[in-house]
Amino acid sequence: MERDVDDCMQTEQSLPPAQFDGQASSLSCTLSLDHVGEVAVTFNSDGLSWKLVEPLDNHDSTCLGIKSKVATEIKFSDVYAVELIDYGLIHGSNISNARKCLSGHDSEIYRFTVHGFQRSKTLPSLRVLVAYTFGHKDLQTCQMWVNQINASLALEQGRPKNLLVFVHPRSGKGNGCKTWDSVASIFSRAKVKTKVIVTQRAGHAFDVMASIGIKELISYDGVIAVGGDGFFNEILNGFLLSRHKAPYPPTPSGFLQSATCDDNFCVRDPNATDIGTSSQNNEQQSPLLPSTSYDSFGVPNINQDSEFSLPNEHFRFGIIPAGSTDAIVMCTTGTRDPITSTFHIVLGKRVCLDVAQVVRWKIKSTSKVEPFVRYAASFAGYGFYGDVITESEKYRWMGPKRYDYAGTRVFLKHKSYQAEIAYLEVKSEEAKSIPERGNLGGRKRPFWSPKKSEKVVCRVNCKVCNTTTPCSHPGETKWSRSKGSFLSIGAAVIACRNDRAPDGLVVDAHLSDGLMHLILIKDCSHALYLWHLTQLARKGGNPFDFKFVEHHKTTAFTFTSSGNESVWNLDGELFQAHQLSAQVFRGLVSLFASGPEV
Ligand SMILES: Nc1ncnc2c1ncn2[C@@H]1O[C@H](COP(=O)(O)OP(=O)(O)OP(=O)(O)O)[C@@H](O)[C@H]1O
Repeated sequence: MERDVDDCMQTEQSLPPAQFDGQASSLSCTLSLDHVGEVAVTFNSDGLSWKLVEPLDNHDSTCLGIKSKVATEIKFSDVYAVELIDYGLIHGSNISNARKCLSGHDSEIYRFTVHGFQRSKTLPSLRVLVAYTFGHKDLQTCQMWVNQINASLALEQGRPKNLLVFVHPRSGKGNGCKTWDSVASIFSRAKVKTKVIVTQRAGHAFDVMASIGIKELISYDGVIAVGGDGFFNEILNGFLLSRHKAPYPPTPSGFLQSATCDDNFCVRDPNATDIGTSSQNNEQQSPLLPSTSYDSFGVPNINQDSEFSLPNEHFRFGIIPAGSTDAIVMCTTGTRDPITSTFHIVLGKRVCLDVAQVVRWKIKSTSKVEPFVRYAASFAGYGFYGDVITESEKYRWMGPKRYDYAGTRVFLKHKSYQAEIAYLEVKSEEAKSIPERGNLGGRKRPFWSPKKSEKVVCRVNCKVCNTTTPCSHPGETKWSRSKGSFLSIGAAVIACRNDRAPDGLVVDAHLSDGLMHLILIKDCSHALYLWHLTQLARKGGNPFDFKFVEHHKTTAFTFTSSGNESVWNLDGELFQAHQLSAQVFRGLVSLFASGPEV
């Protein structure tokens, strides 16, 4: 076919199409846009824009009573692929006017499609797929546009090229594979290579991540979990346990009691003689460095990845939600939607995530101290939170509804647990000026007060997360304590938004401020506890304005219980501990996400 470039015009520089430099010049061309009509398209440095050759009033039109808005641009930062789709049909306008709407104006020409994402009109965080198919009678003209758009896409920073994808087939309602199938074509169209592993059992992804060699690991730009929070937690632990090197959490002097034993395991003070002691101010730092990690069955792994450093900005994790709760996805993308998560992944978004390290100290019968380490990216909870997960596992066949059922059963039992918590209190500027929920500086107040304090919610480009000011000041480390009978003890690393608590368990928790939020619920009546839970479930509720609720910002805490009645729930993983210490690592890992748009 003969080339016809009369209707294509290069401005600023008159370069032949093959040498066209999208950065230095702009290209205009009349193309047919599928279902729209003839448009004058301009290639700009940051994207494509177009306008109808026969303009309509405000680009709004009514077709058979349906009002539609014609898109007029797409930025390269929202484009994930462009494809030449060869000769075929371009549909005429169905919006320009009622006459064309009814008759159409179809033609067969060469075509190319620009694939991208656009913001949903209903929810700010949600992204939907868009595809614009342009046509021209000349194949070479179409090819030129494809080449130029591809050249611009190659300049976009941080987009992944090779990913390891774990799919949990039984996650949530058992839709893990279906969820992956619904987005896999976006990855292939975006030319992102994926190695997909569908897990066969619990612990499968952990074992792969723990044993993967450095050469293979660094060949990936990241790891994607198609599943829920528990599945992501398993992958994160497999990754971190053999690679993260840092001193274990600090503990207050004398807090951990000397050895206590039961038939299954014993725990004791890690600062006791055989492991050495170092003390600073009124805290003690365990001098142990993690040297041994364990696979899902407690078998030690040999660390082989000395070249992989953490935090590593290049290597990112991604989650495509298919679970029952998906709190991490809700907090990092603002919505629970596989397409939106795919948008964040293929377009190479990046956000840092705090991770809590939780250590249980146990002593084997050989008297050898064995720290049992786990990591949690969203939540560690004891008492009510541990019991609900334990109970819900019996009803996994129910799918996500199991949490409601188990939650009701555990609530009715109303069990409380004796424990003591010591925590490094962090007084942020905000905390100094605003009375915290649950802490009115000794003033008496009603058991519930509707007064709301100003809370800075974590969002895209969050100022709190982006500040370089350290959250904990070494000179100010002061251990505070709380002791008694608790219904639940929770440590939220992030807000933990979910369908049942739309604002999250902690409305002002941030993705990477280096803080954990301790939520201590002291024993209280059934009715008051129900009221607290109701406030959590209510958008704009005030769940911490109760006398029996303590809310503390902290960087580290230590827990000891007098019995072994409840379990810790670490993002869905159950963890039995009489004595446990935890600390948070600021921005330890990066995620393909950018925070919620709230
Ligand atoms: N193939 C598998 N069969 C059974 N269990 C698996 C398999 N793959 C992973 N698991 C385990 O299932 C657990 C729960 O997975 P996941 O978090 O995806 O689902 P969920 O509990 O329904 O969702 P959420 O954690 O968001 O509430 C994980 O901790 C993981 O260890």
